[in-house]
Amino acid sequence: MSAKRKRATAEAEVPLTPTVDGEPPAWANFRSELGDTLPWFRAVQGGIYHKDGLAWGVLISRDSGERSYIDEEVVITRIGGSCSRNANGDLVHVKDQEKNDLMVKCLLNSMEQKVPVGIIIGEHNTVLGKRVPHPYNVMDYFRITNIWFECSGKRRAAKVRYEKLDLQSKSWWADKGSLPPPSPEERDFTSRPTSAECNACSHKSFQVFHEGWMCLQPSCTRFFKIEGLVAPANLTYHQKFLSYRMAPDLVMKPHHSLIPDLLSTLDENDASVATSRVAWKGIVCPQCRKCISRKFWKGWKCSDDGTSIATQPQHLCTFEKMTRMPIMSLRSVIDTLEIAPQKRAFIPDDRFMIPEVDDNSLAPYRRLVYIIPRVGHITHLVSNRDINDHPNGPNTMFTQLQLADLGLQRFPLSNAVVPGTLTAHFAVNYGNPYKYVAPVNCKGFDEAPGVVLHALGRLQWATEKTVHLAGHKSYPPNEILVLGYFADMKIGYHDDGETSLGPTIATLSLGSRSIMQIRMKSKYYKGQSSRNTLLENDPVLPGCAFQLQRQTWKTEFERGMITQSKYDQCRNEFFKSHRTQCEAKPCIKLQIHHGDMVVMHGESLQRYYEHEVVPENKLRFALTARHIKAEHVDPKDTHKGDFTLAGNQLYNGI
Ligand SMILES: O=C(O)CCC(=O)C(=O)O
Ligand SMILES: [Fe+2]
Repeated sequence: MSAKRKRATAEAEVPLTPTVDGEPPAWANFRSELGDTLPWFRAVQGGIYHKDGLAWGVLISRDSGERSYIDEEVVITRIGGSCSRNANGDLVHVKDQEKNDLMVKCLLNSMEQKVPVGIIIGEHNTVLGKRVPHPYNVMDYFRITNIWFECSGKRRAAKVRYEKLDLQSKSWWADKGSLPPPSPEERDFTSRPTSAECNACSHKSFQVFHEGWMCLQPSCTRFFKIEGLVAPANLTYHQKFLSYRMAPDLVMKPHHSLIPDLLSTLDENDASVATSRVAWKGIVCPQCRKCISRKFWKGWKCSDDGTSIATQPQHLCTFEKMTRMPIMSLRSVIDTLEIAPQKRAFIPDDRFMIPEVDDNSLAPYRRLVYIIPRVGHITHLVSNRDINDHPNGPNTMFTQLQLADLGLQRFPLSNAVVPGTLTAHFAVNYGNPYKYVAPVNCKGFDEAPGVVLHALGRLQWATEKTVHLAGHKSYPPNEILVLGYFADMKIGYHDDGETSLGPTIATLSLGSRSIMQIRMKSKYYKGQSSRNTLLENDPVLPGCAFQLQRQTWKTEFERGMITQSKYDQCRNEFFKSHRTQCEAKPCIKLQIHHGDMVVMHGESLQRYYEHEVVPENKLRFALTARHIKAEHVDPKDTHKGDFTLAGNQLYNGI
């Protein structure tokens, strides 16, 4: 342990000794990578990861609060929650923290139940006073030794003292070249901070600060006072409070591995794990200790061909682990294969729209049509065993897609709340480039394996037939997006409403069954955006909130009976007193089986509605074909959309 200890001081006074002694046992560039990899820190936001009423992991970042403290073995921070940002962007307490506040309770539970917590330190922390090597750095496991309340401004705020569990090895964040820690034999495990009983409330408190003893019972009149006087602003921790150590305790065992060695448990010949949930967790790079999310269909790559966010420094580690990916049988992803009825009955559910059922027009497909008046329609083409068994049909395609080297990857979400969050599905685009919920890598059709062109043939057929049956002109697809889903992956609510797209979107589903739900977008449902901005041109869709009232004003406005400002005033006043918190409930629900196709048609459908798809089992592919308008294709990419389907790639509906 270094002989020289720093007192906790105000942020500006912390001397910046530049280097730490070692390297963290794991690190990450993004929070999402920590959450993907470390079972004890799955929190995507906030400073504490809690689950089942216990705290498991803590992140020390920019906001660890006043009088935070770190030395080689002790960490003192505030407990997040009850805070909001002031004008300077600092987190300040806006209400008194209580013992019953969720975070405080979870930490108290972990302390009482002897659950150690893992601590991570971020590069923007203001307390260590040394540069840490990476944006996020795993420190070690710590036990919680004290939780108490202090005054923070005018508020009562909870603080926590953590003590490193392993007192035998030197901490990597110690000063470079500092002495190793004393051996257990050299340590005094009996010393404790001084404590005393309060004359006013009889509550016993330990002495935290050098400046004097205080009652730490928040309800007491002498709370946080030194000899009856308000405590000074520049408090420093008492040496005894910092230096005491708990004796090693055999019961105090971390519940998770600090750094799980997931790879050692994954047998790549085992088809039952190849696409299971655990297969798309992150791993810790055995070479450089970086937490690596699974971005690639076949495995993990430590530095990843520039698909990471551009602001990150280039990472040069060469480690990669690509797996064999055994071929999954349909049997293993469709529980009812062969034993399901040959022909699926349509089971109406009155919570959702009932479609028109047509067994003739596109036989042997059953055609279920959901019409949203003035908006568009969704056609569900229900496949059957004969169609699926057909040569080059869905059964064969399911295997071929697994054999083909498609180049499927997960990409960072464009509008992620937490930067670096990857999509919960793999994607690759063929043909004209298309950006959906994330920028994807776009390959030309000349690079597409045969199975992708077979799918394109089917989707071309489905697009043409369904759109013509509706009496509209169809635009042939010139792009196909392949999505691949492992167990528990999905695509959350989104629309396919890019201005560059034609009005029709057709998807072929292969493998696991999935549920597709369609709902009205929030702003059209509520009549205003999340920032309470009124819709300029409210379509007043059937089933929207306050439909009758909104329609009345809209009609009056359109007929010139009220002015624009009166129309806006009516709506503003009404929405202020009638807040709708919840989102629109899904109005259409489809059970999509292996071999089914779904065609969404209508530009307004994508403008006003959004869809999500949640597969139910451990492997599914969705191939979605769209028409990208020529004027939206960069001239250097036009060749990518060129294709000619071979005779056997054209589809005739059987
Ligand atoms: O997985 C699916 O069926 C839907 C895919 C989808 O919505 C899309 O590609 O935009
Ligand atoms: Fe979509």
